[in-house]
Amino acid sequence: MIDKSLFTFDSVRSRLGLLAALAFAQALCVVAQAYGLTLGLVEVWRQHSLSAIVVPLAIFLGAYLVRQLCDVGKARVANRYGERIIAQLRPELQRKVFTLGPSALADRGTGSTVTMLIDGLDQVKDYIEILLPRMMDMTFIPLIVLVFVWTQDWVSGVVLLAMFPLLIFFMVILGMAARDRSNKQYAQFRILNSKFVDSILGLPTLKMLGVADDYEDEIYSVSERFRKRTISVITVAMTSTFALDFFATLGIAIMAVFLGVRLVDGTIDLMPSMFALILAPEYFLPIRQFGENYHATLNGKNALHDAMTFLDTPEPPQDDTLEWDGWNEDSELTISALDFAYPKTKADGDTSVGGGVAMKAVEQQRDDEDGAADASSTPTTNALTDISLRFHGYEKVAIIGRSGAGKSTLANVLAGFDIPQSGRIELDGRRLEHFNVTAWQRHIAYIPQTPYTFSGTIADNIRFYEPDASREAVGRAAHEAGLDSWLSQLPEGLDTLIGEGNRGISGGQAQRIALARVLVDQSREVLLFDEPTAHLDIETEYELKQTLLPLMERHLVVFATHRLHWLADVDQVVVLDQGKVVQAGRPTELIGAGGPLDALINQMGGNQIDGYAQ
Ligand SMILES: Nc1ncnc2c1ncn2[C@@H]1O[C@H](COP(=O)(O)OP(=O)(O)OP(=O)(O)O)[C@@H](O)[C@H]1O
Repeated sequence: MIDKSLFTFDSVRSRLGLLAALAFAQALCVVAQAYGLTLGLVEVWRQHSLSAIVVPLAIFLGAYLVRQLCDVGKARVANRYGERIIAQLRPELQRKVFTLGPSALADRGTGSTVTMLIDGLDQVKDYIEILLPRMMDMTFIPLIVLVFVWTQDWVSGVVLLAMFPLLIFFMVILGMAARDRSNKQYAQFRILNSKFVDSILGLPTLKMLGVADDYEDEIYSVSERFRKRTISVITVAMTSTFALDFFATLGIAIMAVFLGVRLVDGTIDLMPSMFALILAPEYFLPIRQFGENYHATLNGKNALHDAMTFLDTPEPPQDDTLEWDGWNEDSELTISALDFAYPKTKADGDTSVGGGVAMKAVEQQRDDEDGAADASSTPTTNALTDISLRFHGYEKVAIIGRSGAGKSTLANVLAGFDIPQSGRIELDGRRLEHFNVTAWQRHIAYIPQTPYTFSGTIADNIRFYEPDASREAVGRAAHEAGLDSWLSQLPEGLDTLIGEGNRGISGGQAQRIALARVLVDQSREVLLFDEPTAHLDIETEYELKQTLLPLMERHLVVFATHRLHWLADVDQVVVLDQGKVVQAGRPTELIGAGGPLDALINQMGGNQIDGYAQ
């Protein structure tokens, strides 16, 4: 019922100890309160003077007050502990997000990650805040109440004791049903979030294709499924509440009948029978409250499991030990027999947006619970096979190939986002296992296919990776990236606010900002471009090319592209096909040699390399 991972957090035992002490004190107050009330009622029943109920009333009120204080104390302890765990969990999850990098997160989905980091953590806090005190109440209060009832009347004690397993049985049965439904509800919640966030991110495309309404309908149907799953959880929760209330009431009624009959027979006094009867509901109360709150906090339990599973995701190896001064004109990088395969996921084949990820989380949870083997990290078919390349000095290398040939994958491997399964890498005579090497990454500048701008000023966007960059450095980078003429039209220049996700700016301006971002740090001599002009019209691409060409001097440039006109400007071309290098060499030697490059040029119409001078 309680997620075991809760016990891995700092000082959980001391907090549970404190809650246990408060629950114990509260149990004594419950007994004292019932005693005061019973004593007062018996005095009134016996028509004693009003002064006779002063002491019972004082006991009742004192016990009631301390009981409430215990409640407040437990709520504060649990609340602070919940906040402390979230304060510990949030940075760990954020660090994990950044350590895992874009490839791992693409598999999980943006919406799902956002759900985990925001709503999920709030639900975890509710779970901790509510469930821990309830758990302690259930452990101590019924036990102490039972001891006192037993001392007054053992028959009532037996009735209460006999009802306990019945209540627990129903609580467990219905709890398990609720857990299964809640797992499905949580998976649906993540699907809904993924779908919603992905649709908002892709809204321009959806509008352009005229399918925004269809997506709206789809989101509606996903949210309907979520609503139905929520109703199904609530149904079980209400059934559970009904069952627990029913058996608790039945237990009290049976006890009352036994007490009443013996009271009439005169075999029991008023004081012990009334004391036992007043205590009876207190015996059942913590179990009923636990049952009710358990359903309300199941989402928090799922969210905690999700967060802990995410934290357990194996991190890519990182090498911080390499000492390397950077790339120069004599530097050399050789790669031999490198293989890379994307991990196979169980959700392969599930085409729903975010659905794969969400269902994977639930399947993973089921596997964990069943103890089944996890096959989620089994490598699948190679995206790169037997790649051997050599880069030397300030040469410019174009990686070309048809869509799906493996260009982006190779760029990601070179950037260190993806770790190859095998291969030999040598950088200036030093052996590397992969490219997730701090010294290498400090010297590379990477521009992806679709650079992202964040909400803020243009200057802030440029200094995003170098927050301490001076105003001069930002201005110089903007100038080198060709932003001058655009900035001069803006009244606030570099201080102009732009929206996130390239809102309010053109594709070419976004690319130039991305370029300026990497130019702020002049120590990066390796430029890694993954089709930076892929989404630009030909005029904008031409303009950007004029900016890029001078910048490419005195750098090693690895340029993944399917725009063949770049062949006129590079020293080496690597042709990829289905993840394999099918041709590599100087463009002047390969064009016209009748090999794969010529086949590619013919397929693409040949006219893309008008600028190429043989
Ligand atoms: N995250 C991923 N998980 C699984 N397979 C992937 C993933 N990303 C790419 N692939 C697969 O790896 C192969 C190479 O893809 P890649 O994106 O590297 O090709 P590309 O040459 O860059 O294509 P494009 O020109 O369309 O960008 C393709 O078969 C693709 O389906």
